[in-house]
Amino acid sequence: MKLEVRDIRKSFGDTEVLHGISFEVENGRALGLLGRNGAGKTTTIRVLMDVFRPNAGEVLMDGKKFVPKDYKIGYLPEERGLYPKKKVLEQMVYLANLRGMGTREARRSGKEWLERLEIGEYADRKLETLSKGNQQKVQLAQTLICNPDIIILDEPFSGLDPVNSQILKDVVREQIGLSRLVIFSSHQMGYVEEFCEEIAIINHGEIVLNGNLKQIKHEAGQNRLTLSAVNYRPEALAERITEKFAELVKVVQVRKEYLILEGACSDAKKQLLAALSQSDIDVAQVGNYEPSLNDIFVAKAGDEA
Ligand SMILES: Nc1ncnc2c1ncn2[C@@H]1O[C@H](COP(=O)(O)OP(=O)(O)OP(=O)(O)O)[C@@H](O)[C@H]1O
Repeated sequence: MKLEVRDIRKSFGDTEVLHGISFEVENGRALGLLGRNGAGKTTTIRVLMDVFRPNAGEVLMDGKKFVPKDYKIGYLPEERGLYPKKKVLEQMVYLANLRGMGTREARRSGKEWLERLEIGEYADRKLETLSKGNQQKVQLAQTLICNPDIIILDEPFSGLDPVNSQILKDVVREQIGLSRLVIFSSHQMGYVEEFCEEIAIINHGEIVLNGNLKQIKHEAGQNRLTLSAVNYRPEALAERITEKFAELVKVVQVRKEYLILEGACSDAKKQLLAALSQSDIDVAQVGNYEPSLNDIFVAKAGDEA
């Protein structure tokens, strides 16, 4: 299965909020849709799910128009739509029935997911009596109850503590291993970094970066090094490096413990090491720089996530 989002544009009134969004994702992979608040993640997902009609562009599955109702989809919407006054398992079965699942199978699968998410004991409690995090887990169980081939999760980690986030991470990883097609939106880089092979960063309704995360990191880190010294704090080291080796490297960033440098040529690292050994700089650490997803996000979307 290959899902392609092609040049989607969406306006509300006179305001265009998506300005030509394109990306693709295949089964057995997870795509992390990243962006700051208001960037357009939820709107993109709603277009994908046919909740909103785009003003232009198309969504294709294996080259043909994607019709969500023709697939088994587990969709966790941003606005969580369960009934607070109804019992947990009862409403899960009811909602699964609406999606065409038989009662017996829905009860079995529902119970299994509640157990798996460690909330089996709440099956017969009214939803509103559960904590926010546990309600979120019920919603997740509901998303997965029909054994979906496509899983679309809008901010699935919101409201979950670290232990529950870990449970969700394990579940998502398992679903990727089962060859499901997974898309989820988030502004929490750590989660995305852990299990997404592909990312798409949306900023102000435009894709500013899309592709394989490993490759993106490799390219962003190319020709960059980290350097720290025993006898210079990073600020002083930055000055010294600029003073002595400006033709070889440029100081890109001064971090708390080290500098990030960019080489002027492909063997800058080698030349720098040789030059440093002849200088008064006592090197503590030198290495290849690999940016974190957060670094990449900040560089592309302009602010801390
Ligand atoms: N139904 C709507 N009517 C009018 N404007 C809307 C509607 N839905 C979204 N928008 C606008 O579209 C833009 C993108 O919103 P969207 O919810 O897609 O962002 P997001 O990336 O999901 O943000 P967040 O991380 O805060 O959920 C925002 O400027 C928002 O105000």
